[in-house]
Amino acid sequence: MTVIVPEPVLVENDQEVVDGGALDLDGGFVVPDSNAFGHSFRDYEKESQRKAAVEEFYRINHLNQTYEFAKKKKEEYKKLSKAEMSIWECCELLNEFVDESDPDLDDPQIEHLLQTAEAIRRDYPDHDWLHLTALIHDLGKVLLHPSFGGEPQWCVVGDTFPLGCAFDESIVHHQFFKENPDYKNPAYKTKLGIYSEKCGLDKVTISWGHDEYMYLVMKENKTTLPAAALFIVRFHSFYSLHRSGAYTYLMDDDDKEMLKWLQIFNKYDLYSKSKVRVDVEKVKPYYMSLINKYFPEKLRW
Ligand SMILES: O[C@H]1[C@H](O)[C@@H](O)[C@H](O)[C@@H](O)[C@H]1O
Ligand SMILES: [Fe+2]
Ligand SMILES: [Fe+2]
Repeated sequence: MTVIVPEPVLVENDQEVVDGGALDLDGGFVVPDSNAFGHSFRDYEKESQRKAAVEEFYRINHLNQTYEFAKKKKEEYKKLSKAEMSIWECCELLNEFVDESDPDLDDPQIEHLLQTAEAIRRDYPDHDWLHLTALIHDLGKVLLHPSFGGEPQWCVVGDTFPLGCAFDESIVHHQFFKENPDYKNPAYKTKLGIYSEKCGLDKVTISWGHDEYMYLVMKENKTTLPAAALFIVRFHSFYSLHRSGAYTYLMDDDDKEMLKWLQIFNKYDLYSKSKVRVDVEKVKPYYMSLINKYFPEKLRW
């Protein structure tokens, strides 16, 4: 059954740009109570047509995401030697992929990018950087594409979590970590593991996937987007931190400031998922102007 989720209601607000200071944690977005399938959002236990596949996704993901693995992948992809293309070309490539880890959506990813961007744009009209951040936040899923070796879903999508320290119980399908080789490693199984209190998230190795990859692409291609945009992209799947409040002892003061923006963003990323389609051709000129403002024409991927 397809349930049409009503468009987010726009409530007047006068936000200031990122350097301007004032930060309204409630942009006026009215959170819908059900997803595209008529269920509550991120309910991993609810019987649904996606439940079994999502569970299997997390079994394999939690088994294979180790500290060594994530380090190796980062080294490999940091070279950005796979492709050369513009941001928009990458958006179009995502047209063919459905995210197997997502219990709330089974539409091609380009729909999700535009829905997120348009929803946040309605509530934060003056924050153009936030609109573009929303448009690009999941572009790292292009790792699924054959030109990137067609990486399997388990190392591209899904929630992310720190490696090199204990797996927090708030992580989705935590039970599957028991099969992960790091689970019993004495160096990694304590609360802090290899890290120190307030070391800063930049020092923490996070499970490998589309977040960290897109962060690298943005940074290495010298985007002029603000630091908050890079933080949002890099940690948007780190739900145990931004939704459950786990691992906060790893954050430094800068991370704490940035987290506020991530929490604003998350509302739009999660709750804009619906069967309401955005007219791509209509909105494309606006997003092209933002891409030209904040990115070079061609990027290395
Ligand atoms: O884009 C992904 C996807 O939607 C996943 O299902 C979710 O687990 C991740 O956190 C998110 O970043
Ligand atoms: Fe994502
Ligand atoms: Fe997303």
